[in-house]
Amino acid sequence: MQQISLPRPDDWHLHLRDDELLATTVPASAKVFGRAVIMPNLVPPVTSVAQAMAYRDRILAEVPAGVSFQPLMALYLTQETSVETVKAAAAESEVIGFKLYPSGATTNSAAGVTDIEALDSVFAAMAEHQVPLLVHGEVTAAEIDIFDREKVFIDTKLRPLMVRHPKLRLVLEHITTSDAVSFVESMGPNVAATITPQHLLMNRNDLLIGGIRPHNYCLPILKRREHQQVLQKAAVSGSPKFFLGTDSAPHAQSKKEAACGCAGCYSAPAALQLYAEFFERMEALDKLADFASHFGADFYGYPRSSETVTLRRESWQVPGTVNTAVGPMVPYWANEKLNWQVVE
Ligand SMILES: NC(=O)N[C@@H](CC(=O)O)C(=O)O
Ligand SMILES: [Zn+2]
Ligand SMILES: [Zn+2]
Repeated sequence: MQQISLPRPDDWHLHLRDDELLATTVPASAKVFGRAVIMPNLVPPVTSVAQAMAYRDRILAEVPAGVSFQPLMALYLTQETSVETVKAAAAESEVIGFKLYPSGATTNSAAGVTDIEALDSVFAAMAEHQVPLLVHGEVTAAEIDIFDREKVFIDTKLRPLMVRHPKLRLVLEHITTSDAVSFVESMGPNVAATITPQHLLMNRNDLLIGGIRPHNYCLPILKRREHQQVLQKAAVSGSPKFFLGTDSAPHAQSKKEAACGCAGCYSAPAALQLYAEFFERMEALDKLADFASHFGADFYGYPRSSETVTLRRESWQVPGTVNTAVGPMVPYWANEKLNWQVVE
């Protein structure tokens, strides 16, 4: 196969950041993706519909002329989020749902949730109004090993949450373990998951063997190969519960290559090409459109795109750095080759 066309894909988990960086991040994603769920972990976080709509305007101002790109805004769930805010979110079509960050779990999560059970009336309202809850699924207790944090969160927080609120529409974001795959498969059609390119293409050896590799460091952290293989099978399985969410998460080179480096892989400059690389390695290129263009839209209740994106077999090298207003950034897969390129 030399060329593949698919409906214009969507990115169901994306960090664009804010201000001057939008001039870099928005065109990079809008070039390929038609819609994207915009993560609200700014400082301060995007907690209200009004803040989300103002942020959306700043994003739209950077969409290149002639390109249609729909940012779907996620609101940051805090301990103070009210039922009223859930109703306001339900009434605003440009707001897609709420993002639950356990406080301290990841980048800019300090304002996140410290007591999930105390928000039960808010989750009940989400279930009632069918507003999706998007979850960073890791516990944060110091005594829990970083490689176990997703599994422990599923067992101690998510399963009980779904028992209390069985109608909740839930997306477990950037899954990394066989435990997450089993959890999602065990639930009804109201529960789904996104999978990043790095968790499909890499495991923890790629983080640590031959030297520490800060540009492969993200949260939840890459897991062992056995987990990677289960994610890989899920992504090509044809199950509509697993779909594309890059979790492209830009940080300046100086913040990644540091004694205490930030978590996040900036994959947007090569996102669709990375997924194509993975699907080709799995001999499953025929499943790419389902994963990238169909299943996410179906889950969230959006029409599948009528536009087309074409990939051509063509060896190219991901740039070593991308210059931005806040300094150089090293994209995920920097200086490495990919076999598929997007036809302009
Ligand atoms: N994935 C990451 O490692 N980082 C994300 C936050 C997140 O998605 O957890 C970021 O905002 O940098
Ligand atoms: Zn996260
Ligand atoms: Zn993320």
